[in-house]
Amino acid sequence: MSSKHRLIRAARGEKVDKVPVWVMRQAGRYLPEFREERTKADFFTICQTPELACKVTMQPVERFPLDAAIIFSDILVIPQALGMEVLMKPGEGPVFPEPLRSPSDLDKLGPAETVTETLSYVADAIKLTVQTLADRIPVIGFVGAPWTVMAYMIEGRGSKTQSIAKSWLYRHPEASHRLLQKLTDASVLYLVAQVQAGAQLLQVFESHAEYLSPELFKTFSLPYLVQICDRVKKIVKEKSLGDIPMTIFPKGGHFTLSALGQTAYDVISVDWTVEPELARQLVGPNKTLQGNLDPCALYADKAGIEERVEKMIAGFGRTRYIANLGHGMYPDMDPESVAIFVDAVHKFSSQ
Ligand SMILES: Cc1c2[nH]c(c1CCC(=O)O)Cc1[nH]c(c(CCC(=O)O)c1C)Cc1[nH]c(c(CCC(=O)O)c1C)Cc1[nH]c(c(C)c1CCC(=O)O)C2
Repeated sequence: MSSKHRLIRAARGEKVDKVPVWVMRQAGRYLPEFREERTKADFFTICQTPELACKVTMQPVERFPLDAAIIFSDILVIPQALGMEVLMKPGEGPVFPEPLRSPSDLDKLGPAETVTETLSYVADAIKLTVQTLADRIPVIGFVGAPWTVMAYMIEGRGSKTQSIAKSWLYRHPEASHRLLQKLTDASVLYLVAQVQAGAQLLQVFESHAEYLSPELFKTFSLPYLVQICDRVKKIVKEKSLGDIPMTIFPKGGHFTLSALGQTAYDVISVDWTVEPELARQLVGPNKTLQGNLDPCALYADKAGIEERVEKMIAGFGRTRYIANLGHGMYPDMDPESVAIFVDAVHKFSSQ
């Protein structure tokens, strides 16, 4: 079952004519047309309205020759579906008015089994986007990894240390595992629903990997990342939906790479702190790597961006590679720099 799409081919280790490229946070506030939508609707209203979610998902895809669309949503829709309130505060980001304060608060969470129904608006947005794209490029579905989402549910907002969330791992390991398992169960169902709606690749964002020690990673993150990948792939196969490629992004987690190389994830996404050659050595020959230009390199001029893209491709190679940034775009970036980045990837990787 071969795909015509560069992204899917690269994820499977197949030959590509050019290295595929997409950009984390390619839909967002750096685009004037996104900011315009945000004057009319609140962030989560956009997520929950399939027509609006489709419209902003399409915005970067209409501007740039990107090799994938990523459905416009957020990793925090899972806590919302489990009954927690999440607000998007301008200038601050996501805020939980009532974060989890003690293990007894876990009893207030709803069941994992109903998230697919609660989040059916995401499936509807994917269906609409797939229809709009008419197979021009694939749609990426995603979920936050259990530890990353757990940390938000406990901290209640972004944190420089994640110390409150980490205190649970040391003081309440049993409750932490219970919460991580619930998030895992919800994530599996939610990702399968995204595939059923038409998502052709799934990415798991472990954006808070960098706060863990190797020991905490092995205990509180890796087992759940493995479960998500193995269970989703198994269910998708059982439903005769084929083999779904999956990506794991352990932000800041260079110490996770060799273990992730032993999992069933097809693609491992790396941030800009990792040398391409070292990433390859750590994950082995049978994984596709994704990344990893420093997002701030987009502040450079055209020649500066092109020079770094050329070097990046030389480091990763042209096969088993998906070009991206090492993390998301920032709101003050110039859309023109994305055009330069995408064109440079295609130009320097044409064979
Ligand atoms: C940690 C995380 C979140 N959300 C997400 C992650 C994992 C990826 C990562 O590590 O960045 C995932 C996410 N969030 C968003 C997407 C959309 C798809 C895309 O990449 O284009 C994706 C894949 C849109 C968004 N998610 C958010 C915005 C901006 C909110 C706005 O419009 O007001 C967008 C476009 C809000 C958000 N949501 C989150 C934060 C920390 C913020 C605030 C950050 C900021 O202020 O830029 C939680």
